[in-house]
Amino acid sequence: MKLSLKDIKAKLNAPRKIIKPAPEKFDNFVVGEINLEPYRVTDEVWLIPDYISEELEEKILNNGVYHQPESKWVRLRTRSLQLWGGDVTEDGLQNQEPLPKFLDIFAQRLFDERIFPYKPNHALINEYQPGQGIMPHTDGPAYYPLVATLCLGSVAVSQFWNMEPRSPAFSIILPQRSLLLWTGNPYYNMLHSIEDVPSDYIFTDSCGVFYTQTSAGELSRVLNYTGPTVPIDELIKECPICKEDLKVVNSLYRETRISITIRYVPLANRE
Ligand SMILES: O=C(O)CCC(=O)C(=O)O
Ligand SMILES: [Fe+2]
Repeated sequence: MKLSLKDIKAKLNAPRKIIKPAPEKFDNFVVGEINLEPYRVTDEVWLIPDYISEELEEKILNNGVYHQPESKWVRLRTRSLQLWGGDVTEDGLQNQEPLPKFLDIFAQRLFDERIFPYKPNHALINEYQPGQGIMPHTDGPAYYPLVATLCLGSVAVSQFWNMEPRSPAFSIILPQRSLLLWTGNPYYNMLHSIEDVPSDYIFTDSCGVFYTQTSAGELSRVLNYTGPTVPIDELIKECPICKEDLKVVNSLYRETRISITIRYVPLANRE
């Protein structure tokens, strides 16, 4: 069964009954549908803070991500990565292999929570040092168009971009241990990036709009900022709305960050 984008959106937006989570055998992972409505940032983006506990984060990092042989890591200049689940090709997933337990519990939970209609079968782990990032890109057509990213070890900011001409569309703060979900227009018609900066500054003005900036200094409206609003610095940059000078109200310092992006890739040659 192949779901259209309309079906996916209808599923994600359908009223959900909240089933009392029953403790499951993996620590803080719980089963049962989740009500996404409180976590909605836009029609097609959701951010769930504290998706996992500190204990589980520590376990996933030490017993999972950092418990792999060096040969499992691909070291790039701007980040390091691990790929799990098989090879993503134009035709779908090839050389499929089961996800290891530390990722499978996460895939199972996303399925149990009815976030994914299929159990995710592919995971991409990125490790970024402060100042590292990933350039604006799309993830391509091989994946089922719903992205779930667990953000571990550090806060970061996800930038979404309009494609032509390229310009910042909006940004989402990703707190440590949060889960970001997105689909639809951001998936098909936008680029996304993590800027290669050592910290993300939050700016505001008397309009009450918050901004982050790209590594080239372009302003990007941040949609989910809830931190302090007392200015700590002035920025010689104009608010595009009220033309006042923007003031810095927060700086989100990056530490080593691990993102785990879990997805579903249809199998190659599947009927
Ligand atoms: O690290 C992230 O949050 C995003 C990673 C990403 O976009 C990718 O690997 O395709
Ligand atoms: Fe991506």
